[in-house]
Formats: sequence, C-alpha cells, structure tokens
Amino acid sequence: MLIGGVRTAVRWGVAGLATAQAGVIATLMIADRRRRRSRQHVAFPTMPPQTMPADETEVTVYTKGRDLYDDMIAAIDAAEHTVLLETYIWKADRTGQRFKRAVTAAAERGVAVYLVYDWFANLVVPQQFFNFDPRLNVLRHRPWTGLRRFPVRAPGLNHRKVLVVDGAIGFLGGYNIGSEYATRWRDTHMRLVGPAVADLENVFVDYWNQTRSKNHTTLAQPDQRQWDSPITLARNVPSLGVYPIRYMYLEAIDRARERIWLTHAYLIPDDDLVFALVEAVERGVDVRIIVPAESNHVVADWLSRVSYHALLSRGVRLFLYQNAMVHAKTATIDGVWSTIGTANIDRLSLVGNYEVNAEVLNADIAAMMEGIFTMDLGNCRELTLEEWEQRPLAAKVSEGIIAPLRPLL
Ligand SMILES: O=P(O)(O)OC[C@H](O)CO
Repeated sequence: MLIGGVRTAVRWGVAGLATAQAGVIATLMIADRRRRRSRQHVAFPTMPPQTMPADETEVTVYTKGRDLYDDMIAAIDAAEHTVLLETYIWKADRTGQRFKRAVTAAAERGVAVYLVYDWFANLVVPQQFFNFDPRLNVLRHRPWTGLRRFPVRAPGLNHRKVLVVDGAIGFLGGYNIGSEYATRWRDTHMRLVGPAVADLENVFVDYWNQTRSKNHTTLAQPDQRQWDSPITLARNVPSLGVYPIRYMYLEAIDRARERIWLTHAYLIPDDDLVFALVEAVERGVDVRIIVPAESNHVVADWLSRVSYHALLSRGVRLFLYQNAMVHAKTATIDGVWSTIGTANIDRLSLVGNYEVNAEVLNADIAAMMEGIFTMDLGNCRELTLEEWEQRPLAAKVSEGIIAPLRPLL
C-alpha cells in the first residue's frame, strides 16, 4: 500500500516536472523567436588571418568566416590530387553552393574528392542539394552507424569540420559551411601547412575507412606522421569508445598556473569540469570564459546558465559576447598551450559526437590566441555575481525546472 502510494507520487512528480519543463522550453522558444525578429545585425571585431610557425608547420588562425571560406575555396581550386572535406552543417545557400561548385570542379579535372556531412544536422537543408556528381565520393554520416556493428558501438553525430587538400594543407575549427557564418558569426578556425597536416589527413582517413560502405573505396593512410610535433590532434570517436577531448581539457586546466582563457559557444560543463576550473581559481589562476550573451539555441543558453552560480561564486569570470553569435571552441592557457577545434564544452561534444581538436604547444601561437581573446573581450560585458544573483525569481525557478535536462546536452 505504502509502496503503491510512493510509486504514484513519483509518477505524478515526474509527469509534473516533464510538463513544467515542456512549458518552460516552449515559453523560451516563443520569446526567443520574437526577440530574433527585432534583432539587428551589428558588426563585431575580427582580425585578418594571422600566420605563425609552430616548428615546421605554419599555422594560420581565422576569426572571420569570409576570409576562411576564401582560403578554403582557393585550396580546393588549386587541388591536384585529393580533397577531403568533412562538415557537420552544409547549408544550401550561396556559400554552400560555392563549396559544392568547387568540389565538383575539382572532381571534373580528375582530383579524387571525398565528402562527409552529417545526416541529422542537415535534415533542414533541401535534400536535393546533396545530389552530387557521381565522380565525388560522398558519405552521409548517420548517427546510428555504430549500432549496426557487432559488438554494438556508441552512436554519435559527426560534428567535425575538416578540410585536407593534397595532404599538404589542412583546415580545422568551429566553422560549418553557410553564408550566415561568413559574416554574422564570430568563430575560430585554423589552417595548417606542413608536417602536421598528415595527422589531420589521418583523422579523415581513419573515419572514412572505419565508416565507409562496401561501395566506397578505402583511403590510403598518410605515411608522413611525426612523433614530435607541437601540434597534436585529439579525436572523439564514438565507434571506438574514445573521448580524449574531455580529458584534454581537464588535464590542461589542471596544469594551469597563470591563466585559463576559454571561448565557448555552448558552455554546459559537467561537475568535473566546473570543479577543475574552480580549483584553478583557488590556486590563483585567472580563469575567464567568453560565452555568447545570446546564442542561436535559447535552450542551450538557459542550460548553460545553470552552472553560472557555481562558476561566478567561486571566482571564475564570465564575459558575455554582445550582439553576435560567438561560435568558437577554443582555449589558451598560460601563454603556452592552446586548442582550436570542433568540440563544445557540453555532453554532446565531450562524450557523444565525433569531434577533433588541435592541441598546440607553442608560445607564439598562444600569444596569438591571447590577442584574439583580448579582442573578443572588447566586445563583451562582464557578468558579475551580484548582477547574476539579482535576476528575476521567475528566471531562477525556470532554471531549476530545466536543470535536470543538462546531461542531455
Ligand atoms: O553544433 P555546432 O557547434 O557546430 O553549432 C551549430 C549550430 O548550433 C547550428 O544551429
């Protein structure tokens, strides 16, 4: 009798919470849609692409989509042997069409072109856009790919954004392909020219060979990989059960002695990451995080805010990027270590998706990344603990209601 009563109460409790969560989410989305209609596009600071050597590899960092896309297209147009292009989102707009024309032209002149795009992320894109010339080798990543194998592997979206041309030039970072990203989003991407490109090529080749269907050809492994590079690539590969990027962050944060400067589009850190950041503050590290004041995903923003109290009350400084979406997934620590990649600090990226981040151990590149962080800070407003504590009660209650959803993202 008592057990039956408890069961009924739990059932009603769960149903009530789910209903309240659905209500909060619907309200947020309606309010966000209204806000978006009146939102004006405002310019934000960017820098021209900056190039710096890291040992024998030349690293260029981009803060503006238009510059990046021009250089990616130029690389594809100059391709002589291979184009390996992997993107999470591929919009069918002018920019998407531009990339499609470039890879098609490359295939027409005899270049071997291999394309990967994510099925889920592009469901909203007209599917006829993905009818490619048959000379192109195309792999549409389906999240359940790993489930078809035995023993069953973890599912996951392919969230990577990678381009490798002729094994000689590689691109990696936060930019998907789309016109909005070219001018309206502040994101960070890198270009590699030199020995480290072999590792990026290997990232693509391994994925292709592990995931391809019987109709796809196998790709040859690059044979020029180095042991002692200042640039290493951390890959999350659900089908292999490996998620090193989360550990990469935990380890780098743990080593920090002076400063940890993070820029993240969707910051939904788990308790271990919050603990690591707070512990860094406690040993005197200057911990700053730039996040969008309002991202393109209102629910992600609200789930992100669930951790603000834990961060602000323990000395982590939060900076809200104004009037534009900051989509970068970067960090720079102690003027020594930096990362640029595709992984957000959320559960989907850190223990869910296929991702790749470059870790760069080089003081010049770190100085460059600090310069970019400082530039972005100029377009931010600091959120203080006092201000955060004074938000309306309705907001606090809403956060409490949706907080249990945090592990889903
Ligand atoms: O998943 P990301 O980080 O590439 O961001 C993509 C945008 O959220 C698309 O809506």
